[in-house]
Amino acid sequence: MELKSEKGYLYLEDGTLIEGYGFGAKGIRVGEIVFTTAMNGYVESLTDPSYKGQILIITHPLVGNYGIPKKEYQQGILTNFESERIQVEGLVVTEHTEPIKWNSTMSLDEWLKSENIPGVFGVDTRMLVKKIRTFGTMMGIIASKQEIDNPRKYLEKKYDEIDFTKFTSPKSPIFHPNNGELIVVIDCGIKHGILYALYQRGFSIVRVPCDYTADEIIQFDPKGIVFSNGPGNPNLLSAQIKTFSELIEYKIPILGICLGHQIATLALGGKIRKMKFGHRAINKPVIEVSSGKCYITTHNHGYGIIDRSDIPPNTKVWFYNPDDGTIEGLIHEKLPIITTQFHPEARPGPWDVTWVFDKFKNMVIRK
Ligand SMILES: NC(=O)CC[C@H](N)C(=O)O
Repeated sequence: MELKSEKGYLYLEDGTLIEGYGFGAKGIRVGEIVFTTAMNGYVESLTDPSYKGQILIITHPLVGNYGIPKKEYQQGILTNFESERIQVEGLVVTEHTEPIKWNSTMSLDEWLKSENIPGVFGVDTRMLVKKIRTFGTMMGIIASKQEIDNPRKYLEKKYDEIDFTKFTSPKSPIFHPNNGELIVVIDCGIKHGILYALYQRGFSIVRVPCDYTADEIIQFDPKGIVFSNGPGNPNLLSAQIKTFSELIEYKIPILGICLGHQIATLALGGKIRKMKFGHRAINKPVIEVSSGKCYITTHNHGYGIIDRSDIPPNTKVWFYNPDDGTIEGLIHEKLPIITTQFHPEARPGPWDVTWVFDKFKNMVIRK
């Protein structure tokens, strides 16, 4: 552990000020405070673009023990990170440590420093989680190695009002050629784990900026379309919702994952609401309605279909979460559309549900 010389602070919207120690970069950042209960996979979690705009608390008490590996790629797709950079605004842990692992290139502390992301450690993460679970997700400020002067001035803009896809979506199309059918990914901030799962199934992939219109997408003559995961409030994404509605007309198989599931839900006439504190974990159960089977899955979402009356017409529930009833996947009754609120690619997490990509591939090939 680092010498506890410099203080670090976490300030919550409800007025709570928590003092710990700073690590990573020195600085002040604002974000929605969320927690993950994943015990490993911090490299993947920190680089998941869906965390843009959020300060992440990792509840596992010791983080950093296997360090940070070198980035590895296949056909331009990262096989061991979820994007090129750390996406969280800040990191909160109980304790971080120096790594002991053969393929580590640097420590968590060094990585945060090199990417200019502040971290705070030495805080009671259990207390924080209890607070968030009781009062709901809230905004906060992280300040590493410095004090927060007049915190209120940082907290004017709420997470739910910002379209973060502007920061995570590519500016122009990106190609990942392969031997199989061509699919277009509407990239709101895709995890490379999803790209890799698609690539492994032979698909040639074109990632397009998430404000591409249906006409621009159809120009590629795709045999399948994927609406990706991504950060922020799906209710702000009227352009993407319109694009989804227009693409339906072409009857091309569509897979929506996480934010993509939410865009599909809204386009099909359902409702997406903010959850009290969301699901962020790698061991969340989901029940597949048709088989009654329970799968253990990876989640990172703060919005969802939380009421049965919000389910869009002409769709049936594919998966739901038995803990709180959240709808975790939909199948359209008439159109080739499937969606999951959870992450079938895992990364980090169990591979129980990677067959969702095989199902999508079968839909594309049969078409
Ligand atoms: N992982 C995601 O795609 C997250 C979707 C959305 N931003 C949410 O928090 O619910």
